Amino acid sequence: MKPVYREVYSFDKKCYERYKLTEDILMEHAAYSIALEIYKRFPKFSKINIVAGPGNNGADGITLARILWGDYIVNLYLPLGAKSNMAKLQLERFLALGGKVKEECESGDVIVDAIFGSGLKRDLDEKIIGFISKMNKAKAFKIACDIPTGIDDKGNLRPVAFKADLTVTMGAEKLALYSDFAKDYVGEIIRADLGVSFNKYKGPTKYHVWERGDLILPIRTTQNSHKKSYGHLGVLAGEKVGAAVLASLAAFNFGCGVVSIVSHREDINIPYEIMHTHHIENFNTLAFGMGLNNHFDDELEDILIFDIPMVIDADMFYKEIIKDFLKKENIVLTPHPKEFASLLKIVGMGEYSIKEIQENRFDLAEEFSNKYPNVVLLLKGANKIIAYKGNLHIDPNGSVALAKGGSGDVLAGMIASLLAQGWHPLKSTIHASLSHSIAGNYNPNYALTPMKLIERIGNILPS
Ligand SMILES: NC(=O)C1=CN([C@@H]2O[C@H](COP(=O)(O)OP(=O)(O)OC[C@H]3O[C@@H](n4cnc5c(N)ncnc54)[C@H](OP(=O)(O)O)[C@@H]3O)[C@@H](O)[C@H]2O)[C@@H](O)CC1
Ligand SMILES: [K+]
Repeated sequence: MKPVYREVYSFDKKCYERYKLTEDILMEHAAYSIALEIYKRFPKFSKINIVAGPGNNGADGITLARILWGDYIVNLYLPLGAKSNMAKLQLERFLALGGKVKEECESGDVIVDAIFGSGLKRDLDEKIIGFISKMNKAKAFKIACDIPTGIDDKGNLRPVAFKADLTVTMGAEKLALYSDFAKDYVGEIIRADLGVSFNKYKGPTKYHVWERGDLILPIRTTQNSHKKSYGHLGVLAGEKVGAAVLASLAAFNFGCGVVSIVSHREDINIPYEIMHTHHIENFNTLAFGMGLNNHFDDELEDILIFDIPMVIDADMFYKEIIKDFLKKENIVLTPHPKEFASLLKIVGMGEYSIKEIQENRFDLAEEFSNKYPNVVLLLKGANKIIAYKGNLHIDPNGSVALAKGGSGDVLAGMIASLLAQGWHPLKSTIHASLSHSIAGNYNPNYALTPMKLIERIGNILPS
């Protein structure tokens, strides 16, 4: 798990005021970190194109040009000139070395985007959009300095962005790098330390990114146990029975001892390993909402009274009674953005379009979690956000292969499985999410089906 931050300005300030470093020292380290990546990956005299903006992101780029000058063929572009004091100073140094500023873009092996970083304030104008489009089309290895130009501090595009293969981010990783929009633009993310260790630089945070190496699987450690030692999950089946079947199979494959489908219907086909009942009883965990429609509407009041962990999904986010479930403990919600919009409306937190939800995912998940701190919220997306007690846990490990009907049912089943095995709701949600993401990295990425995904749950290797 690694910490990420909304902004790092306060940490830079700490470097100046408490550690007595200067802007010059921080910038030297920032630029040198990018230089190191180029030295590691490209032979001397490769052609390096650096596009630098007017502020200190540009100053990082100009500093990089000076460091590489002599070892590489360096082309520096300043489409908006050098305006900040540091940019002017760095340009003076570069020119003193014999460096020249180029006017016309040339092809190269590497292209470095140092146009805008944390200071991007408004939409890009036509000239910069044209520049970025050209840079994106270039057949070169693309490196973004701090953050790809065009991605703002919320992680939204303004309205285009540099498409990096590698982002070298300064001081600490920013939350914006993990937005759904940023996912296609950041490439590999590397943090640069700026003259002090990360431990001395960083501070506390509410935002955490979970990596593959953090994964904990429900490995069984006691031989002397039986099926009920691993819980009995009930999954409510409504109109679309397939959703409940997928959740049940996922839960069973992820270690739950017994899984039952509760349905009012007789005429449904249920896999051999899943039990079938008409009554909600003897379960230590419940999962419901997927494919439910109105099938259990008359029983939701009774379900409210059960004091067991519950995963609530899909159709439940359109029912007023959801408000009462939010007062309970051990509740995990798994909405996609449209369902989240409905949930927010029902609880009186505002009316949002899906676009607005996507543009404010972090803010809205955090606000919801502050209002309902005891509920675990998993907001689905390209990068899943898990909110609990006002903290955000981000799982960026998933891939587009998971963009298929049924993937969400599998995820709900996996979370319910860990709950049934006695795990804490937050731990269940984080590790089910990671497992789901890892199992969902499938090649070719168009061909993953929910049944293949369920099969792959059993092939995740413990780290
Ligand atoms: N702080 C530190 O210690 C360290 C900082 N470091 C580096 O500094 C970066 C932050 O630098 P920064 O604050 O100067 O912001 P930056 O991203 O260069 O942009 C500001 C310039 O862009 C302009 N501008 C903005 N939006 C625009 C638009 N849409 N269209 C056109 N123009 C626009 C804006 O103009 P203005 O709004 O003032 O008119 C201003 O001129 C940070 O990302 C990191 O790389 C590292 O070296 C480590 C140490
Ligand atoms: K940049």
